[in-house]
Amino acid sequence: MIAQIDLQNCLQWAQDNGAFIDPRISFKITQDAGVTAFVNEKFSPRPDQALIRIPETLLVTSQQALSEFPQAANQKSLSNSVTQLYLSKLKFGPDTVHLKFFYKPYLDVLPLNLPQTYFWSTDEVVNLHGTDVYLTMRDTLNKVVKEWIGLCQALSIEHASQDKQFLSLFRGTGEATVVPLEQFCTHINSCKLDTLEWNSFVAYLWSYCIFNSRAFPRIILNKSDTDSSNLNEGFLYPIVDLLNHKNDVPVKWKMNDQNELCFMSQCPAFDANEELFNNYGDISNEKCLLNYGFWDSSNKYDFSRLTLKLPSALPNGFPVDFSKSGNFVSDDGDTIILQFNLKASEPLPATLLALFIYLSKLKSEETPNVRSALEGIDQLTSVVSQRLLFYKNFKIKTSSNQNLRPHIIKLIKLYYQDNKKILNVTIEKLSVLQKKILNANKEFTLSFKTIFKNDKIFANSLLLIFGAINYEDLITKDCLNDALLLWVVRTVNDKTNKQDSFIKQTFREVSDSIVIEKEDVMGFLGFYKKYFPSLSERIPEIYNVGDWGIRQFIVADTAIDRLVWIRKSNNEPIFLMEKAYNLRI
Ligand SMILES: C[S@@+](CC[C@H](N)C(=O)[O-])C[C@H]1O[C@@H](n2cnc3c(N)ncnc32)[C@H](O)[C@@H]1O
Repeated sequence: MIAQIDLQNCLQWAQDNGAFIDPRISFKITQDAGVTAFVNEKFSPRPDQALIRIPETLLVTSQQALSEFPQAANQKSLSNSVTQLYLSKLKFGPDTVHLKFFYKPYLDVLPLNLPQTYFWSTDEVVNLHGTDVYLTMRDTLNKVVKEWIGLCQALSIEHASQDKQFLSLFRGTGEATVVPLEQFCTHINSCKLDTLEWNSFVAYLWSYCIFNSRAFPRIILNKSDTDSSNLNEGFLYPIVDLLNHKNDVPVKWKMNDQNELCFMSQCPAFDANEELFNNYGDISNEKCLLNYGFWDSSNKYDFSRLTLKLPSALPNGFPVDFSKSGNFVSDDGDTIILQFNLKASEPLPATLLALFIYLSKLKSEETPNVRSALEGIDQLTSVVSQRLLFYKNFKIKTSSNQNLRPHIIKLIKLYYQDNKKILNVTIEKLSVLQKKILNANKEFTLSFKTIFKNDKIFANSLLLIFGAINYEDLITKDCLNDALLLWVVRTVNDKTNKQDSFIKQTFREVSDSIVIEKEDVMGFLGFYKKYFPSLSERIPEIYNVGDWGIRQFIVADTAIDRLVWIRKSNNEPIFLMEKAYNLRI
């Protein structure tokens, strides 16, 4: 925690060097969010009224970094990493570092102990195993260490002695090598922050996290030399970087004619003691946790991520181009990895739903239909439920050293709890949608349970064949599928009912187009011999009326694939008329 005196010194330093801080704002140190700004009295700022003005000379930019590292001048692409290295040198380096003395009051308010997950203990990080945050941390640390190694090499900077053993993990390894997160944690935890060498990896990681949580984009400086090569460049903005974040809070940052960078709140009014927030961008909780080390359960920009690994060829022909939709992660030729953010505000993304419906389409179907929609919803429900189970089964893992801080346990629990909440809503939405589709198609559906109830003669035959007294017996005796095949053939053989049902129609279409191979016949021989010719002799009133040849069953099987959807909750087969379903994407 920052000391009150350091905070006062920093505010004084800024004002002594020409900064303006509206006297109606005061800064306090709080338990939950560190330095926090409050409005002292009720007031309504004008939208163009700067509450804080900071002269350009107080900003920490790549320009100062280049004065310290002139050898980086020709390497524009390194600009943020050079500024980060400069910050490491300012904070942890000798007094001779360019402007170190000048910036000291500011450097003293930059917290040494950071709340970001990268600085959690190994025991704490273990509790994120299997989460997206864990993978992002691992990948970010691998990226940052490579960036730092490359930077030191480019600027001919020797690595710190405290990194010798750690660096041996990377010696001779290629770009693609991924060092496990545990190895990073062990090293980071082994370094004492107050005795860091400025040219150590952990000092650079500290700067990276400070930059990530406090830097502002260069574009707001309104410089004429801002171009695509330095668009992502950031700089530190003392005093304004003491403001905490809140999504949706309207703010403005603007350079004025006196070269002062101004902070303007666009809130119409403040009450006394209200917190004065900045807006770091409308960010999800995952980003809050990784980049800033906090969590907001009421965050409407929160999401739970679903990662899918599919055979590359599968989404072929799908009307959304994943390379442009923002879902694409990778494609190695065999498998494609896609990611979908299930947002608190949109727990069931239209593209995700459409993808599952599309994937549930049969090869013979050109466009999705009601059956593939219901099936796709089932498949997606099952994938989301699996992920939900991961979050539900989570229990805090403790270890013998109990290196778990209570506020971190609280963050971890919130992470699991809020992911669970979103996924539960997604599952609920899927269930409601499925019911809605079924309801809207009521007149085009026929459940096998109803068939069993209404077709008494057929139901009686199932008692003789399988010993099934009621419909549920068909499930427990595992003969539902055989019963379905027998009923479809019975239906097409039934000439007493003049009405041409959708089942008969589909059967006829399949029969007219199907090419039956020898293997198809062989595949059905076992089934056929089990029932025929004996059924024709035992129950001739059904099984000796019309055509009961093996071909009929092969056709019936394909027709069932096209028409039947099995309701997950009770395993009930439902015949659905083939009707197009609009994907709505
Ligand atoms: C730009 S700094 C803001 C000043 C910071 N409070 C300090 O003590 O220096 C960003 C850090 O402030 C804290 N922070 C910002 N917004 C917060 C919020 N809404 N809730 C909790 N902590 C917050 C986090 O620790 C974050 O990493």
